[in-house]
Amino acid sequence: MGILDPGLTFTVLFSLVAGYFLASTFYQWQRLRHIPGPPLASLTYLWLGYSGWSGKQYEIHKVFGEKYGPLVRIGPNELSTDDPETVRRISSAKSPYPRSKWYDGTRFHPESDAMFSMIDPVIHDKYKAKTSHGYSGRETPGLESAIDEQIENLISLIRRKYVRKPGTSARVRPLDLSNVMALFTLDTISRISLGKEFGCLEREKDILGFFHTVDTFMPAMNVLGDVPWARKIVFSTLGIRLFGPKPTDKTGLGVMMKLTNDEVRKRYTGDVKALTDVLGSFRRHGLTETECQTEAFFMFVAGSETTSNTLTIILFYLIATPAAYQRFKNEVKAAVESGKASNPITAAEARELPYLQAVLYEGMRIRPSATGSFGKEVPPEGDTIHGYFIPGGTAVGPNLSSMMRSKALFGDDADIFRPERFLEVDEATCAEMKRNVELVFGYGRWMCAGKVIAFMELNKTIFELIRQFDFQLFDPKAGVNSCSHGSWVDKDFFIAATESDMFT
Ligand code: HEM
Repeated sequence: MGILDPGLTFTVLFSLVAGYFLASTFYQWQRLRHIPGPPLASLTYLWLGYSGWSGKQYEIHKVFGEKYGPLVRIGPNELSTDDPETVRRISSAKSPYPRSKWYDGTRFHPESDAMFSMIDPVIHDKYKAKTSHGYSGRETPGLESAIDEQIENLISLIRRKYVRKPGTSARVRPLDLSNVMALFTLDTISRISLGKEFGCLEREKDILGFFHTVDTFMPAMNVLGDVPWARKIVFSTLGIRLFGPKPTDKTGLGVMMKLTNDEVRKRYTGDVKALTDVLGSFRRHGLTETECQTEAFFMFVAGSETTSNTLTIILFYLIATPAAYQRFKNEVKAAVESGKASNPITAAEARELPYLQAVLYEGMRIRPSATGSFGKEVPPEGDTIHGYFIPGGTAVGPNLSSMMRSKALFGDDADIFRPERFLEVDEATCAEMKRNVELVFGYGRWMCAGKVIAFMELNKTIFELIRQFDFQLFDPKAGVNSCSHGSWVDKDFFIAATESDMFT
């Protein structure tokens, strides 16, 4: 028996691996070679991974509609589209597209999926039917008052620590609005899901280190989610056990997980009829205790950063656009003086204020909250999109960054913040523009379950803050420091706050 030459063995093995790599790269590349896009993206996941890691995901994808057209190749197996009709068709309740494996990268529990990471439409739809009563507010009558309480805490914090009287030269204490918006949304979502807020606003602190953890890991999570082989390792059952948060952790998300688990356990011991909150509704409609724990924990991730960065950007553009700021202030004043706004304003009253609605939609449009892939998978028989045949198994996601800046959809001045665009068109055009903006929440069967809650928070918070205070940028040159890695991380949005002079 001859002895193998180690050098020869290595060369053969290396050639086999390199050959396999080249052949699979070529195979992947040629499947979608007819779709335009950045050349590197078609060959390697380095491009997609980098775009999420860089913090410039939004800026990179924003120009794709104008540069490449409505359908763009952004990865070896990934496409994105900025065409609203295509997004709606793919995500509609009857669509044969399941979610792509990208969603596996949002799992954090080794045994149980939250609704967000359920990729099979049948399993997902059954689960959504069970959770929708709680999320939509239909079975949670305390939803609006829970939000009101947290707005009161927010106003009280700003008044206690930051506000000056108008017309005085008292020292200014700069307020980081991006920070307090984050604390506010986390308190709100914990109050809604667990019945008691974490108390971040009271201590003006991210007491459980939630945002610190999420913001620190977001760039890496984005890369791991976008790169299939990394995703398969890290988000496998073993990977989650090893790297994911655990209720036994002493800091970070694990602590929050334990708190959530304990609170859910309480809901699964008493009489279900007495429960009128979101968790009670989940239990009533048949979620198991573990499912309820997973879903409740996921609400913190889904419902805090998204709403917080939307509030932040709406306030940023409003404060930075004097004409819009003044017009909105006038609307707030008129609503209060004519008795059209209770104290605090109700969600129903807020929906009747046209300029407030225009401000909210323009804020969601000018910088959509979700910048990640959100791909759905082309069914096995393939599909034709914008004249291109797309083979089965390809992931197609929305490019909201490009869609929301589309001049064809929103006018030639789509690059600037101008709420009036929703008011100066006829009713049907306005409704269509709003329908397109609402794609920032996804669509159809996969649409954001917390949309009602998010709208309630946005409506009430923006109105009440401008009723109570006047804001100006502390240092206009500094603006706000923002990075996009699937969602936004906003920092250092410093403003000076005074008591509103509206009613003096
Ligand atoms: C401005 C705020 C928000 C934005 C922009 C937003 C956006 C989104 C998007 C883009 C999706 C994924 C859609 C898809 O897969 O195609 C989603 C899903 C989801 N969101 Fe939100 N969201 C917001 C607030 C909230 C809040 C406050 C909650 C919780 C109370 C929440 C809970 C969820 C859940 C549970 C899902 C999964 C839905 C499903 O799988 O059917 N979101 N959201």
